[in-house]
Amino acid sequence: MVASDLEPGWRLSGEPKVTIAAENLRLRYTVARSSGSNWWRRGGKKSVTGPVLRGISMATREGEMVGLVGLNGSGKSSLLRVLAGLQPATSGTVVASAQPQLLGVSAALVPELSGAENIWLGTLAMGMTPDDAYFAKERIEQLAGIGEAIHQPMKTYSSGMGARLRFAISVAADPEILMIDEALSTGDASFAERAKEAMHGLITRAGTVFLVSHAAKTIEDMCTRAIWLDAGTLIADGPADEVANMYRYYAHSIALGKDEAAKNALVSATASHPPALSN
Ligand SMILES: Nc1ncnc2c1ncn2[C@@H]1O[C@H](COP(=O)(O)OP(=O)(O)OP(=O)(O)O)[C@@H](O)[C@H]1O
Repeated sequence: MVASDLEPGWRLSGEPKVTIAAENLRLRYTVARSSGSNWWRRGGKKSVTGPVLRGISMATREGEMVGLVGLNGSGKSSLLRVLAGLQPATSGTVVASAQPQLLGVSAALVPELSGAENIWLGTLAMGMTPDDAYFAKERIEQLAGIGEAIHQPMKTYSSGMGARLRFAISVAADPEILMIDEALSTGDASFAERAKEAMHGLITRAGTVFLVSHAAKTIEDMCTRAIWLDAGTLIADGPADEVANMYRYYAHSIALGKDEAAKNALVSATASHPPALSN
């Protein structure tokens, strides 16, 4: 199925092209009960956690840079994983115009190998031809900017260095839909600037980028649109600066224990920037 199949009910036709459409996504994780490691032998059952996504509907279009904000545990990473097809939703539908690339070719990277060797592995794992991978190598090394360390085993890297290399590899594949989960928070200022340029390059080549960040400022600086999740519910969807600003006030109120102000902030955010698609 492609996104255009949704047009009749969803009114998603028109330009720019829809890249991802999600309808009423719900997610519950199933986890093993913690009461003893041999629960299955005693006829025990798996336990199911509470709802993590509670009916998310949304659509993105080419050229959008979408920030996802929300408190810890609000469901941001889970939503990205479901949209990328890495985590099956409990119910609901996702259609995408291309396979989303969730930042983190980590599954394909090998800690014992050098950064340079991992670039080769990572680019091939993302489906680049050997020729394309060869020509992308220098660009990736420059964007990662970790100097001579590129020849050292990745297991010797700091978490920031590893994140930079993964980011550079992911961007090199020029995916139509790129999803980045907090990668920029680990970089220094000069890396953040180069990363920003790389992402704007993607956008001008008509991609869609998702960026998860706890920092409202990062969302304001980098994104055109922001989606705010709270306890698995889509609270607000609108221009990045406006939504990020409302989220900042909400998070600040929570931090100060001002529960009534936080509750009011949620209600007014939904009223002023309601989710574009309702279930
Ligand atoms: N693999 C898993 N198994 C069980 N529960 C999970 C799993 N992954 C996430 N959760 C739960 O789902 C909820 C949402 O988690 P998620 O990581 O999506 O939130 P988040 O908004 O990305 O959080 P953070 O900002 O802390 O990264 C949390 O309550 C978390 O404990």
